[in-house]
Parts: sequence; structure tokens; C-alpha cells
Amino acid sequence: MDLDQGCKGEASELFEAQAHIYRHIFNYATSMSLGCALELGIPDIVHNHGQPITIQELVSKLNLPIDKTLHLHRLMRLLTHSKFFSVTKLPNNQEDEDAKEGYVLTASSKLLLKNTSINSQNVPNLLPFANLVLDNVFVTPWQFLGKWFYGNESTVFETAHGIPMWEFANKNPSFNRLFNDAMAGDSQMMSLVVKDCQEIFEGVESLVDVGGGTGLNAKILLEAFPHMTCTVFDLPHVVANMIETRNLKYVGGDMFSSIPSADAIFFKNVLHNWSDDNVLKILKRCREAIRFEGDKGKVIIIDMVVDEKHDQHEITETKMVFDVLMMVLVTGRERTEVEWEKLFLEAGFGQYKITPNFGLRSLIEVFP
Ligand SMILES: C[S@@+](CC[C@H](N)C(=O)[O-])C[C@H]1O[C@@H](n2cnc3c(N)ncnc32)[C@H](O)[C@@H]1O
Ligand SMILES: O=c1cc(-c2ccc(O)cc2)oc2c(O)c(O)ccc12
Repeated sequence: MDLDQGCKGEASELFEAQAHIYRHIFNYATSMSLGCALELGIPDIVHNHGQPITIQELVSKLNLPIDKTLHLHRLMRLLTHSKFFSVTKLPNNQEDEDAKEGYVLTASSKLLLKNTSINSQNVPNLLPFANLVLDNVFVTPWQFLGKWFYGNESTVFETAHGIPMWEFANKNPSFNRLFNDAMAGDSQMMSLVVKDCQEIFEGVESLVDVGGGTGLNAKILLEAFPHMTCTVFDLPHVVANMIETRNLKYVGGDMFSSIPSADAIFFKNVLHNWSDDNVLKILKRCREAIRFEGDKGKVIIIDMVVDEKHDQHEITETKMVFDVLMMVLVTGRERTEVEWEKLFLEAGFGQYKITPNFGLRSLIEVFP
């Protein structure tokens, strides 16, 4: 009897382990299926339909051969299970058990629409981001991770593509556009940060957004604080041909050489791209650039803070995925509070304050 029970226990553990492995090794099938739905424009078709769309209507809108109906249904079943779509009864038939059902968008697929009124400045549009992450340029390096461990290149990206990512972006205008559009889509959440953290930016008369890309962070800041002057500082090929206004300037350069002077130096999703040695160099350039006057003068950082003790398991897992992503693409990493603090103190700053919970990221103010 005991032996039988033991066997069952062992078998169920084995089956669970097998399912666990399959779930993880096939993770890419869900991302690739989502990529296919985005390539076909399915979220926009569902949105534009105005009511739940049946599988037959979807086949027709996509101009697919009728014999692909079942295949599309299987793709939609996976994406519905993964919460990118949901299924609901058609209107006026809610009570009828046999009524036809149709697909509608979920909170996640609403963020993946091409260009609709749902996409406003308050809501990030993550379609450009998904396009970047699912692009071959980003996917290929993962196949070189093992080889990289035995090689001399500083990033896996370089092992795969022969040059570092920033140089690749400089040499490939279409990838440069894809990358900058993805980052700008993510920056649309800046208006929520500004709304929640008015006091952090109040009193700042001039701000430099270092690695500010095409300038969306700065534009959102200027909408809330029109008296501020903002300089977007980035590599020359990123800020070439940008349109300036009275209080928005673009400066091309290298943050390792010097950073333009201002009351506040701002970094969003930039410092996690770099190793500790390089972050130290950048922070030292910040100390030279900041105008310390009265209680003015600080660095403002939006980046992740890994906190295994307090974050939910899934949040920590995502932060760890980004940590490995930073190793694969660039020379960066995601840091714990202790690791951030060490860098601030070594660079000669005295105090810092962390405001957590902008999704995966926190806002860190660093003071002299
Ligand atoms: C991950 S993106 C972040 C863009 C933007 N801050 C945002 O939140 O969307 C990093 C930026 O750092 C810029 N960058 C890389 N190396 C740089 C350097 N040496 N000097 C200035 N900017 C640099 C890149 O061109 C890119 O725009
Ligand atoms: O692929 C990425 C993603 C990010 C990113 C997006 C959203 C967040 O909340 C944090 C980070 O940042 C990246 C990055 O800095 C980079 O150099 C390459 C790729 C990505």
C-alpha cells in the first residue's frame, strides 16, 4: 500500500517536472503566435469591428481562404487562453446558451493597437516594442548565448551580429527607427509618472534627458512644466534632424565625455544598459554637469530596482529576464537597492530616495 502511494507520488512529480520543462521550452511559441497576430493586424480588426467578432468574420476580414478557419481558431484559442483576447456572446444574445460567440480585446491587446483613439499620451503603445523584441535582430542573439560564454565579445549581440548594438543602430537606419519607436512607445507612461510625482520636478528650471532618444519624455515633461527648459542629449545619429522649440533642444554627444549643464539630469531606461564601471563614469559626469544651488541639483533615474524580498514572484522573474536581456544585448544589468547605493556613494553623491512602483520600475532621486 505504502509502496503504491510512493510510486504515485514519484510519478506525479515526474509528470509535473515534464510539464514544467515543456511550458518553459515552448514559451517562445506563445510570443511567436502573438507576433503572428500582430503581423496580421488582428487586434485592430477586432477593435474596428465594434462588437465581438466571430471566427468566420475574422477569416473574411483577413481575406484568408475558408479552409484556414480552423487553423486561425487554434491560434486565437491559444491567445485567448493567454489573455490577449477574450470570448463573449454577441450582443442581444447574452441569455441564449447557443448564441454565437466572438472575440474582444483585453487590457493587454488594447496596448497593441496600431493607431487608434484608445492610444493616448497617457497609455503606452507597446506595439512598436513587441515589433522590436520579436524582430530577428533581437531574437538571433539568444541562439549565441552558449557560444558567447566561451568567447571574448562583451555582449551576445556582438557575437551574433559582429558589432555592438549602438553601432548596429547607427549603421542600420531601419533598426535605429524600430528601436527608437519602441522606446518612445514605452515613454508614453511618463505622463503618469509626472502626474504622480509633481513635486519631484517642481522647482527644476532646466533638465537634461540623457539618452533621451527622440524626446518624448522631455515633451511630456514640458507639457506639465512649460517653464522648464529641456535638453535631449543622445548619440548624434539619434537626435539628427529633430525639431526644436523655444524650450526643447536636442544635443548630440557622448555621455562618457561630457553632459550638458542643468539643475536636474534625468535618465530613463539608460543606466541599466551599462556595467557598474560605466555607470560610475556617467554619474561622475553628472556631478560635473549639475548646477548645485541652494536645494537645487539632483539626478533623477527611472529604472528597475530588484527586490526579491518584497516584490511578487512574477515581478522578480520579469526583472531577472530584463537582467539577462541587458547581458545579451548590451553590457548592462538590473540592480538591487544595495547595488545602486554603492554606485551613488562611490560617485560622490550623499543621499538618495527611491519612489517604487511604476510598474516594473522605480524613480530614484540622487542628491549631492
Ligand atoms: C534604452 S534607450 C532609452 C531611451 C529613452 N531614455 C527612453 O526611456 O525611452 C537608451 C538610449 O541611450 C542612448 N545612448 C547610448 N549610448 C549613449 C552615449 N554614449 N551617450 C548618450 N546616449 C547614449 C541610446 O541611443 C538610446 O537612445
Ligand atoms: O527590450 C528592451 C526593453 C527595455 C525596457 C522596457 C521597459 C521597461 O520597463 C524597462 C526596460 O529596455 C531596453 C534597453 O534599455 C535596451 O538598451 C535594449 C532593449 C530594451
